[in-house]
Amino acid sequence: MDNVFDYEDIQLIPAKCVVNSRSECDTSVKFGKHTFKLPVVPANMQTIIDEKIAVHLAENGYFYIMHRFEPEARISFIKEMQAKDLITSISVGVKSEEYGFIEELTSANLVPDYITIDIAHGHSNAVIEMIKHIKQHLPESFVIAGNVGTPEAVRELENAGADATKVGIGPGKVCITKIKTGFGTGGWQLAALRWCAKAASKPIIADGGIRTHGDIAKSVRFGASMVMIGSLFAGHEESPGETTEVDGKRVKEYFGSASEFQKGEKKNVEGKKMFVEHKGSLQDTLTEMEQDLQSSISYAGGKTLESIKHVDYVVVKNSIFNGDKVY
Ligand SMILES: NC(=O)C1=CN([C@@H]2O[C@H](COP(=O)(O)OP(=O)(O)OC[C@H]3O[C@@H](n4cnc5c(N)ncnc54)[C@H](OP(=O)(O)O)[C@@H]3O)[C@@H](O)[C@H]2O)C=CC1
Ligand SMILES: Nc1nc2c(ncn2[C@@H]2O[C@H](COP(=O)(O)O)[C@@H](O)[C@H]2O)c(=O)[nH]1
Repeated sequence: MDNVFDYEDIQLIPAKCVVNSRSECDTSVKFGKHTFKLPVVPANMQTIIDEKIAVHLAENGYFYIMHRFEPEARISFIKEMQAKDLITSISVGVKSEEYGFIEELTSANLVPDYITIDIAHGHSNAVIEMIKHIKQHLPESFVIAGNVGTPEAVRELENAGADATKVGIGPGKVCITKIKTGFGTGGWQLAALRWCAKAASKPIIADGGIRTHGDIAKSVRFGASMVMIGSLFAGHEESPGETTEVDGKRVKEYFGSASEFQKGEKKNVEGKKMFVEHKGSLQDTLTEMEQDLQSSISYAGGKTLESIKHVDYVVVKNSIFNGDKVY
């Protein structure tokens, strides 16, 4: 694999504008049986999403994936979402009790619309067996499997029955996999996405490493149907997690799903905890993301997300930001 690059190394090249206002640009995406307002999903992490946020997202036309770190709450969560006629989207692991959980859902006739298999190293027999188990017991559920970082992995999980695969091992803001193990797509996540997308015959979710709203357009350009984001969604008024003050500034915690804080023990730790600046309302960020993506579509010379997929780009190695920040 040569010619590697990451988000900050790429600039997309503008094409002639065909709209009179950015409001004419449509950021919606069909993913599975449903259409969502944005090709963006907040990470299925405990400091990013909870039941209240899931309801807000689902009620307002955004995709969501509930985390799996309160396993006993999942059945009541599905029932509550179904009672409100909202999309149901949960996560599972691969340990033996998760097999029983899937069978329990079948017996109770609770069929989630989306099930995400959320594992660090998704290119494994454990994930392949779980995909098959879900497809056998809940064939109507749309299965997202991950995480992976190679075309071989994408193909194997698709062949096992996955409806979408999630790409990204180690690019996350609170990830220490790359440091602790020496492996992953950290530092070349965008090139890994392109590599995987070329092999994929089903949708891909780009997961981790998004640092600016422009990175969403870049992900779409390089093959993502959906983009999973943690750190940019951390620290909002509604975000789960502790709020404290550091040097007179309000900050909120954001920790990795494989951190000691999540696991409650210091075993196979591959994540850390950090504090992010308090950001205000989650809906304001979603609205800003939509406006920025509408603008991206206009620069791509189109009216829909599809136009971004075909724009030219240049590789400007590590130089485009020159230390610039939005704020
Ligand atoms: N996207 C990313 O880069 C990463 C994400 N994470 C997140 O952290 C959370 C915990 O992940 P994970 O540890 O997989 O989940 P679990 O702790 O639920 O582990 C799942 C199972 O897979 C086994 N396992 C975990 N890692 C490996 C490995 N490298 N090789 C072989 N077997 C393995 C575990 O056994 P045992 O523990 O005994 O090995 C366990 O049986 C998830 O939410 C995941 O998304 C974690 C790291 C990287
Ligand atoms: N290596 C680890 N990766 C983790 C951990 N917890 C979550 N994640 C991954 O990060 C992304 C979010 O990335 P961000 O750059 O947007 O903040 C998330 O979706 C997971 O795939 C972890 O403990 N270790």
